[in-house]
Amino acid sequence: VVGGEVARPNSWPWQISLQYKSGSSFYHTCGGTLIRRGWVMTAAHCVDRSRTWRVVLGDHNINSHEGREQYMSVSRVYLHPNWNSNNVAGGWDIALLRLSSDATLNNYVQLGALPPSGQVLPHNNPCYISGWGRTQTGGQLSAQLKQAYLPVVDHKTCSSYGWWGSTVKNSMVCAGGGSESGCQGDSGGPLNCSVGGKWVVHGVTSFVSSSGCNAYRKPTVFTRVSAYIIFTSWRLSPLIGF
Ligand SMILES: C[C@H](NC(=O)[C@H](CCCC[NH3+])NC(=O)C(F)(F)F)C(=O)Nc1ccc(C(F)(F)F)cc1
Repeated sequence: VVGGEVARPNSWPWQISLQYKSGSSFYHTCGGTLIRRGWVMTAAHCVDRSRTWRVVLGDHNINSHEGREQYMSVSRVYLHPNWNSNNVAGGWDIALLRLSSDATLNNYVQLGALPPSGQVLPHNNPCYISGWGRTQTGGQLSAQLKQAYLPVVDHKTCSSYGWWGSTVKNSMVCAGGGSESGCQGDSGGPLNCSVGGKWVVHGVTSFVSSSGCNAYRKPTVFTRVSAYIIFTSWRLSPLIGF
């Protein structure tokens, strides 16, 4: 995350760190969102090479053990079948990770809320990106979880000339575009949007400009989660009269 600030610890309790094993250590490579006790949503581009993965829940400083973390191994990776690793502009940058055991939900680990199928947020809807990604273009990862205020940039603006043009599809959501942005290492993490007074995960961090993370009029681009939801979640049918 370029700009923004260090998040209050565990204030985004559905944020996970996706780490790969190299030698005897694990390294942060992407973010993700806990959406069920046994399931994590992330970006396909994070997991389209075969590695030994682990998911860390309840983390704040990824370089120290603070005692709130839960370390989960990944039993299976489900890449969207249409994902093309040579074409991030094509979309489909979404994947699910099946955890080998269920997470324990508590004050530090909670499920992220998903939007109803098809919901598109208005221009300037308040959202925050969260992640441990680079804090500057070409810089280092952040040890502590960061957040930045990235209001929605509607598709009409984001896909216009001078912005992203036709690189951005309707299955994506843009946010930011000023001096704050996502950056490498934030991939796969949530775009946390305020809708009706609640936080809803509307985006999966997908890409930024190859000429710099916080490039002018190149907002951070997210996979639009509501484009990949088939059924709007169960509603309590009014019990009276049914
Ligand atoms: C350096 C920059 N990296 C990224 O944007 C990577 C995703 C890379 C996927 C492809 N391997 N994502 C991030 O850095 C993220 F954290 F912001 F999500 C990049 O490659 N951006 C980029 C590449 C191609 C295109 C385009 F589709 F236009 F060809 C647009 C942006």
